[in-house]
Amino acid sequence: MTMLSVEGLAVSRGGLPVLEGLDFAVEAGHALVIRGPNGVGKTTLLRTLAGLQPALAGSISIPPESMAYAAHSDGLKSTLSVRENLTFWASVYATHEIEPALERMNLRGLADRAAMSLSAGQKRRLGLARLLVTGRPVWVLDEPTVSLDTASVALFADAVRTHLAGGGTALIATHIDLGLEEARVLDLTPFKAKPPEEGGLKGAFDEAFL
Ligand SMILES: Nc1ncnc2c1ncn2[C@@H]1O[C@H](COP(=O)(O)OP(=O)(O)OP(=O)(O)O)[C@@H](O)[C@H]1O
Repeated sequence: MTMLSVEGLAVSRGGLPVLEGLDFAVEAGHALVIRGPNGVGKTTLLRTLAGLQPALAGSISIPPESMAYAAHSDGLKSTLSVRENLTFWASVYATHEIEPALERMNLRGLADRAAMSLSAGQKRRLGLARLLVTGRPVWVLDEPTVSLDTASVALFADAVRTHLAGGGTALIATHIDLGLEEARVLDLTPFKAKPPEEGGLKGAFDEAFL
């Protein structure tokens, strides 16, 4: 069953096209790993899919409300504890169970610590635990393993596997191999928007890619 499909999608940054002509579909139970060199447009694509910025052209088959987006700034409330953060998100998403998320991301021992006192990797684990309480079927993840140690990467990969086994889907921009058998790789390099041949936009275009 196709869970997400994208047709003729073009995305932009700073008003200029970054990627164009994107067509792909992701089935329930499968993941799509988004690859490409720095600056190619991975973050821009994921932000567009998650509804944080408008597409320049094309269509996305499901609404942002079906997706849970996680990026570098995870929207953590710094003065709230780990448990309070998850309880807050569980109420926002009208789900209840935070204990499995605490367990899955190895956060039980940190449950009463304020989010601001966590290390970078621990904050990242809390951000990923948030995904688990959203109850949303499509995870859209921008470099989810940054700051994670090997053990935490393995915990994260397991959480993704469980999500996929439950019929979910994940789109993941990452430079590392997560060892996910259910994942297909999409390299964005061929979809780079062509720079304008000439004219006033050219200078602005070059500037946007510096
Ligand atoms: N605020 C901005 N205004 C204009 N252009 C921007 C802005 N932010 C980023 N860009 C440009 O948009 C392009 C796409 O950036 P994006 O962050 O999507 O790339 P990325 O593939 O996620 O890169 P990385 O692997 O380094 O995270 C880049 O060339 C970048 O320089």
